[in-house]
Amino acid sequence: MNVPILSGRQLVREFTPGGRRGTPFRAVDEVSLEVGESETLAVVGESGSGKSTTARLLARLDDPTSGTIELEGEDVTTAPPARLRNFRRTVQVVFQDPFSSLNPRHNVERIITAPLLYQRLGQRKDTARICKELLERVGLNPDHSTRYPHQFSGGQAQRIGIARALAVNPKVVICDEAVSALDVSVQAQVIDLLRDLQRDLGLSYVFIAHDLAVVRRLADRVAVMSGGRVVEQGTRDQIFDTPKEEYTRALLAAVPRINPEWERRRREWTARDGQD
Ligand SMILES: Nc1ncnc2c1ncn2[C@@H]1O[C@H](COP(=O)(O)OP(=O)(O)OP(=O)(O)O)[C@@H](O)[C@H]1O
Repeated sequence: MNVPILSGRQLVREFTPGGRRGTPFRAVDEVSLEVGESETLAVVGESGSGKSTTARLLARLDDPTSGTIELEGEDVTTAPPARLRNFRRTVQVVFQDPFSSLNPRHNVERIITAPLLYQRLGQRKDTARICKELLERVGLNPDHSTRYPHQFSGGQAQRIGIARALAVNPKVVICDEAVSALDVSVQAQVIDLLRDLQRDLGLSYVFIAHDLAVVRRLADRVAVMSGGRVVEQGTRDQIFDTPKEEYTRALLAAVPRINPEWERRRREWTARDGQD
């Protein structure tokens, strides 16, 4: 792998059910991961294996119990707010449910350009132009910048989430099940978009997913998680063609389990797709 941009070393995240007197439980247990320039690291595993918690740690949305996070070689685990601002510019997140991560009362222009203004990377007088450019970049109609989230389909809303992530010119985008709740054909289009953006902008992705078919299309390297640990890590071909661990083989052989909540969203959003 080329030089890591973002890495987590020996990350541990404990939760203590029932307050401080309970027995701590390790959702993430000594996880070490890194992603290089223009590379896609996929993190796969069953529900509850610790993928999302790991993503939140890498995104600095949650603090590890122990371990370190480095951005371009600099330890940012306990970074003061000024350095986190730089971190937020470099590392962006796209979440699973675009509708809950887009403020329903704000129009698209305000949603997409808020991080840019917060980071002081652009001025208010330029936001209309920048928004149109970003909408075009993610394959949406640039004239829709005054629309509100509910006027878009699931796939379109996820493109808005991607445009917002791109607004600050990040180097790393952490996609936490970003295409999981989309209808299969829409999912394929968003995956193509992510690949095009990586090619054009040199982005690095940490791609959290339970769907191995999606991972196969996107990943350069794959980390397999189980019970909070990385049980196997390798290139995509190593993991898919010559998995070493029994757990990985079982995961590859398993029919993906249907998550009822995602199915509900998928049905709801599919009904919206096709609307313009
Ligand atoms: N804030 C929290 N408090 C207590 N336990 C938590 C918290 N967040 C996560 N957990 C637990 O940590 C474990 C790992 O959860 P996590 O969401 O990281 O797994 P996951 O692999 O992303 O699963 P899924 O695909 O279902 O989201 C689970 O047992 C979960 O219940």
